[in-house]
Amino acid sequence: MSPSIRPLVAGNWKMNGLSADLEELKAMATGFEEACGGAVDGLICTPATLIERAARTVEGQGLSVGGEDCHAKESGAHTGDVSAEMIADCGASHIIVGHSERRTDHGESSQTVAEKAKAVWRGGLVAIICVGETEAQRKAGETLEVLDEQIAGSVPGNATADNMVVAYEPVWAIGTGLTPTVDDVAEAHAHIRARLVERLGEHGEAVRILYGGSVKPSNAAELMAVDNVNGALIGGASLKAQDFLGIAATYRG
Ligand SMILES: O=C[C@H](O)COP(=O)(O)O
Repeated sequence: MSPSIRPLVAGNWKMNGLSADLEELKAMATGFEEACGGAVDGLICTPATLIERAARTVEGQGLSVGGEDCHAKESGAHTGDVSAEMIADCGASHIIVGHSERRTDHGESSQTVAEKAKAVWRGGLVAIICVGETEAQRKAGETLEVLDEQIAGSVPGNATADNMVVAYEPVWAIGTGLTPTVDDVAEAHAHIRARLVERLGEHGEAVRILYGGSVKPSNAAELMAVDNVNGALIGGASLKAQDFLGIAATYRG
């Protein structure tokens, strides 16, 4: 664990969640501080349809709310899209950009991701920029090269430790129950840290690097203890308060 960087435990609900699920969010918000002993920041990113109500649900509690994606433009003729400003207007603090599901489902390039990160900052929010290799790339021994390309292309040069979080999510570990070994996580996170320091100097040393991919209460302690792992980006296990709080509890002293 990196003692000088306050960890972030973040959930990504993806295309899940109706208003009834706000009860689950309420349980997460009321239980978060006690679960982690106040040791970490907590965030739940919801579909755009829920952000405003989610923000009201968690108000005054230990959790923040974020969006899962945004358009790069502030407004205009972009049917079906939402801007960072709109998400900020709903009460969000963060927006995920460059999730592998966006890169795959919507053909988003690293250049698009960088434009979206800048849009997040224009809206006054923190960008969570996702990177990670596919199974084929890992098998071909290309993981570190892929991370280099994605960081160079997706992380704008004016990123800081305050306006950006990086999430390392091996694509093959997302929603599969598979996770890399702790040595592989350590190697990837150390590599990302080195690239961020090269690119951003002291900000690179302080940027939070989250691990994402099949994190659950039973494996969180091991994964969160790896050097340069400054928290988690959690998909499936962020939908249930018991699981999400179980992961946050990893950080309880
Ligand atoms: O953004 C979250 C990740 O894609 C991880 O999803 P997962 O925890 O369901 O594997």
